[in-house]
Amino acid sequence: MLFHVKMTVKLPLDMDPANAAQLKADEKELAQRLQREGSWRHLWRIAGHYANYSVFDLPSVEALHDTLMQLPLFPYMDIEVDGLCRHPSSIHSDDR
Ligand SMILES: O=C(O)CC1=CCC(=O)O1
Repeated sequence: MLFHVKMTVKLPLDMDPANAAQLKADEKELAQRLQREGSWRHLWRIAGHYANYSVFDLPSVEALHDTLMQLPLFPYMDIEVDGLCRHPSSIHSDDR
């Protein structure tokens, strides 16, 4: 199943910079592992915002929930999720 996810990062302004840097490094490590493994298909910065649009490929809503909750920045993000299905006018026969 494909999911379009918008993540908006809202770190507290008074967060210790070393703590913030560690969270971002941990987030990057996990995000890159999930991309290499294929479940985090796309990761795009939303220009002008500390936010991203991502596409996840996971077997269930529960798997998506578990994945998002594992993210080190999860406590500091607003997350919006939309499930994706094939558009009848899409020319692609796979899920590209
Ligand atoms: O910077 C972000 O948008 C949050 C984030 C997701 C994966 C990552 O490495 O940072």
